[in-house]
Formats: sequence, C-alpha cells, structure tokens
Amino acid sequence: MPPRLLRAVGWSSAALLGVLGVAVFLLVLTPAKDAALPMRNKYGLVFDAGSTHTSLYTYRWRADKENGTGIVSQVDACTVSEQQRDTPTYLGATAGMRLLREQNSTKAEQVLAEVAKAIGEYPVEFRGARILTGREEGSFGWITVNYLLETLVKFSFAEKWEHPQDTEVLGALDLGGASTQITFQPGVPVEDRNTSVFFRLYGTNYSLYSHSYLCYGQTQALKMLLAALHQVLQPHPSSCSAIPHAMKHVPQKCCACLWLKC
Ligand SMILES: Nc1ncnc2c1ncn2[C@@H]1O[C@H](COP(=O)(O)OP(=O)(O)OP(=O)(O)O)[C@@H](O)[C@H]1O
Repeated sequence: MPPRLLRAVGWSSAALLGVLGVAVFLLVLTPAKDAALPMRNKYGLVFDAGSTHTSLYTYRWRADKENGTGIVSQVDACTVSEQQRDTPTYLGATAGMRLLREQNSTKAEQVLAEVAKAIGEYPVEFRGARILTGREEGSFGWITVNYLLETLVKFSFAEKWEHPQDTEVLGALDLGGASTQITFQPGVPVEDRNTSVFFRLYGTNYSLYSHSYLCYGQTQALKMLLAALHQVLQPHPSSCSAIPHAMKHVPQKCCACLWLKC
C-alpha cells in the first residue's frame, strides 16, 4: 500500500469531521453575495442530514476572500439578528438519503421537498436541500481534514494567509453511518472519471481520487452482518436465495435487499 494511502487509513478519525467538511465546502466555495462590505462578518447555516442524525452548524467568515476561497470558522451562536435574512442556509443529505433514493426515489424526493418547505418558512436565505453524491461527501471530508490541519492554507508570521511549504496534504477516510468514503491525492492521473475530483483551493490546484462505498457505513454494515447471520440460522425460502451464507463479501447494492426483503 503506498505511504500516502497508509496515512489516509491512519486518518480514519476524519469520520468525525466529515460533517464539517460538508459545511466547509458549501460555505467556502460559495461566493458571498455582498462583496461590497469587505470587513463585515457573514454567517451561514448548514444542516448535515446524515443517516444516524441531523446536525445544524453555524459558520462565520469575513466577506473578503483569499484567492477566491474563504476562511471560515465554526461558531456556537450568532447574535446578529439583523443579518438573518442574508444568512445562506443549506441542507446536505448524505448516505441515508442516497440509500432511500435507491429504494424509493419518490419517497426521497418527498422528504427533501418537505424539509425544504419547512426550512423555507424561516427568515433565512435558504439556498436549497439536496442529496450529496458520495464523491462530494468524500471530497468535503478531505477538505475538512486538510483545512483543520492547515495543509491547504496557514496564517503566517507575516500575518498573511499563505500556502504552506513542505507540508504533505493528507488523505481522508470517513466512516459514516450508511457509507464510507476514501479520498486522497493519488499523484497520478485518475483514469475513472467517476472517482476523479478537481478543486482549486486558496490558489492551488488539487486532483483527487474519491470513492464512496454505499452500505459500508457503521450502521449499514452491522445490519448486513445481522441479516446474513439471520440467513445462516433461518434461511429464507425464496427472496434472499442469492445472499451468501458467509460474510466474505457482500456486493455493494445488497444492503437494501438484505434488510428490506429478509
Ligand atoms: N464521537 C463519536 N464517538 C463514537 N461514535 C461516533 C461518534 N460520532 C459518531 N459516531 C458513530 O459513527 C457512526 C457514523 O456517524 P456519522 O455522524 O458520521 O454518520 P451520519 O453522518 O449520520 O451518516 P452518513 O454520513 O453515512 O449519512 C454512527 O453510528 C455514530 O453513532
């Protein structure tokens, strides 16, 4: 295994940061509407709709930008009530909703529509609710890890935000509830376009490999294991005949069939 990938595996704690990655990406890369107020603080809200829980995060950033990418920080509270209507608000749903969409796309659309309707009633600038792709989720986790470790941008002694020299960018493993993502800089061109991601952050280009394994999050993996064990003990006569009786490997899209049909 290449050293970079090993380090990626070592950074499995990125799982806990994945949710922040969603927020960092949405706010960092979305241009502020009012660029005429360079020194003003702006705020943004992000709902992270995961498979196990939904969190709401508040972010603050200066309206001035660093090479087209902002510097953001997470805050516990925001008391600037007159800015509420200018506060961009997003909802990003992850693997739980990707899984529901595979099982029943109409239901998934209904859930998103209901959620969007509810958030839209609040006095914020609601910019939409959507399901992130696995590649996006993985990439945002990667940005989060490297942003927090200051491998993308660092505040220098000269009191300027600078691209750090001689600092290795790390890979990220994100273990969610319903999916797992791996994202790293392969150092060679990525042949499969479905796993290739390109970012320009703080004036530097990054070419990444990112892949999400749906159903290989903690909760779904446990469900697959329990369903397979159940099959071993009580084989179902018809619907689950294709399911192996040993947990050597379960094909990727099998988790839905495992616990829906069995
Ligand atoms: N601090 C923690 N310590 C231990 N376990 C945790 C911690 N935070 C989350 N988990 C567990 O890790 C699993 C994944 O949590 P996570 O918040 O990443 O999932 P999610 O965002 O809801 O799911 P997904 O991203 O797959 O839609 C859950 O089973 C959760 O209980």
